[in-house]
Amino acid sequence: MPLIRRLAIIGVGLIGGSLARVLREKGEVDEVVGIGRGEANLKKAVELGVIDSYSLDPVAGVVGADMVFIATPVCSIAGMVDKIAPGLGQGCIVTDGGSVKGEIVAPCEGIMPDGTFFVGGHPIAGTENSGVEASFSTLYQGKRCILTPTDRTDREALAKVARMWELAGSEVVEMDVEKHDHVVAAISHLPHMVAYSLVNAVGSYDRFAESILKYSAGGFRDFTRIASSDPAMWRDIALMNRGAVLEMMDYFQEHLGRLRKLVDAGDGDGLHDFFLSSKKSRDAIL
Ligand SMILES: NC(=O)C1=CN([C@@H]2O[C@H](COP(=O)(O)OP(=O)(O)OC[C@H]3O[C@@H](n4cnc5c(N)ncnc54)[C@H](O)[C@@H]3O)[C@@H](O)[C@H]2O)C=CC1
Ligand SMILES: O=C(O)C(=O)Cc1ccc(O)cc1
Repeated sequence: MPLIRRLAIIGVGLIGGSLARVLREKGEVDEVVGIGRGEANLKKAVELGVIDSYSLDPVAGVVGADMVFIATPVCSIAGMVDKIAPGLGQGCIVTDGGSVKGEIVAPCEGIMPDGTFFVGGHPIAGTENSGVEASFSTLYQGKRCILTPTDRTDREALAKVARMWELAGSEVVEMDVEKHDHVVAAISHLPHMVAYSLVNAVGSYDRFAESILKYSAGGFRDFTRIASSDPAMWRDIALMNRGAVLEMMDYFQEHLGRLRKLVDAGDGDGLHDFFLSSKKSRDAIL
């Protein structure tokens, strides 16, 4: 028997579309309803076989769903839960894939009607591309998915959401909201801030009468791939995880400052130690 009878995906883009694809491919869902604002995108999702049907009305779209996955921009998730609340049936589980949890989980828990359940989630998997056409069924394979249960989280609902992500190929990790937002600020949000800044800095460097970006080789390109990510998505993440992002940017600046001092001092041993300790950590990432 499939894990999910009727799955409603709100926001059928990279993240929502990829989850729908893998669960359908594995036969773990009977029916997928897409919910969104753009009819052309939802029609495309039907054509691509990502969803069976769609609704432009979120309340109508979630009626009869046993699982609702919200994969819209982080700023819209709590408002969306508020909107769909009247359509949720008894026993329905609502979960999300938003990159920030602090400003999402508590408000959502407060909104859920009696007999329905909210579980905060975040697949640590993605690409720099957006939209349903960029979605693919193996996106979550071998990746981690963080769930952020609280004292109010229903244990059965948590177990079902965890099972869903395991079936999608991910290793599920539980973490509290505060830790989640700091961990992702470090391993995901900071790298995006640095990549965007690096491309802006090098791209606007005007000492020579031409843009020097065209001379970039593998290192620059590997390092800055994520600067091609959706600017609106990253604006929302920076706004919603402001405190932790600022903390990590300051922390990073200290490290860059230490490196600057070593270069300035011509301290070869210090530079070697700095690079060696970084290389050891990078080589050990699993
Ligand atoms: N892109 C990535 O690599 C990752 C993104 N996330 C999170 O997943 C969520 C979705 O991101 P993506 O799938 O990359 O974005 P996307 O742009 O590919 O898809 C988002 C979809 O939501 C729709 N949408 C936007 N606002 C809406 C609203 N108010 N009501 C209904 N539909 C709306 C858009 O039309 C689009 O179809 C975001 O919260 C993001 O932070 C999480 C992990 C990785
Ligand atoms: O493209 C990449 O490598 C990413 O880092 C994708 C990503 C973006 C946002 C998230 O919340 C999680 C993963």
